[in-house]
Amino acid sequence: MAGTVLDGKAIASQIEIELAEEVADFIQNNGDGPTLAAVLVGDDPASAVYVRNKRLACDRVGIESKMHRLPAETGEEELLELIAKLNADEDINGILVQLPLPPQIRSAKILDAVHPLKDVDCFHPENVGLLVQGRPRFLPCTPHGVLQILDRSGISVAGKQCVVVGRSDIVGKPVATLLAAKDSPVGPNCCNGTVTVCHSRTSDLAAITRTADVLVAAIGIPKFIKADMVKPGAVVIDVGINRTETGLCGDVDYEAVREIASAITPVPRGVGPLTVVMLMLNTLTAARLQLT
Ligand SMILES: Nc1nc2c(c(=O)[nH]1)N[C@@H](CN(C=O)c1ccc(C(=O)N[C@@H](CCC(=O)O)C(=O)O)cc1)CN2
Repeated sequence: MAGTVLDGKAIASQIEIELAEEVADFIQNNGDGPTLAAVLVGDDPASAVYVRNKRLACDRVGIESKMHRLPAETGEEELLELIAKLNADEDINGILVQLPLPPQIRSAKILDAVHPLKDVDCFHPENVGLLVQGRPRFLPCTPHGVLQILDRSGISVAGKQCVVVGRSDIVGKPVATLLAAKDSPVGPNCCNGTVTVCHSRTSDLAAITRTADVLVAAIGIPKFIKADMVKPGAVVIDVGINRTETGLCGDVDYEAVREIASAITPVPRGVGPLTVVMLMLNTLTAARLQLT
């Protein structure tokens, strides 16, 4: 029997409802609501869609958003000046710098310049350090989305073999950290996994992925995970978003893998929508942190 489809869109909508109530309470108690500054540099159409979706989500949960759109030829210094202005602006609680940035701009230089208390993507080294030490200030959006899907679907990773395919700073490394952690702000079922990280240089990768009770695919290669790389009954979380000639697909060969997995996230409507709602949660967290 084909595995259960884990509907990320429905889970994200539910979290949005919960969050809208929390934002309304925050506004009632503090007057001003949380505010997110969105910074988009260049003309990448996908990035423009993601930022638009984030601003629409802000509207739905009651967070104010302010847009800063800069041309593709923007230099590093100009962008750093904008970040400094947003850091100093008391009306801004969170700063989102949409990635990727144009090639003339070093992403690390920009992300390091965002004030750690306004770092709602959890990309700043201080926040990554806190996460690794098991005392997170923010949870990174996509990895947090993965945990929420597992938790709200009643899937436990505790004591299970978890394999993460991919070692990016945005997904692979932080999701592995969270799954292996001793405890989790999301819940006791989302931590204490036995985690293996695989990547493009891993030898006999399929032999390792076949050991996974929970397999997280985040390697950025369309349909990379085939059915013969998956243990029957495994839970498969697909974090890939790939635009191909035949349309949008994930890093998992969905139709074939669904036949042997016990549960699987689709693309679209899987992890992606959770990324957006977790950014909303981090913006509220940032506003709370800035009250003191
Ligand atoms: N500053 C950041 N930049 C980027 C991040 C990030 O978390 N912070 N992640 C990705 C892009 N991203 C959010 O920014 C993102 C990607 C996909 C989705 C999503 O909902 N996808 C839909 C499909 C929509 C489509 O592309 O047609 C889905 O999976 O259902 C949301 C956010 C890189 N940059």
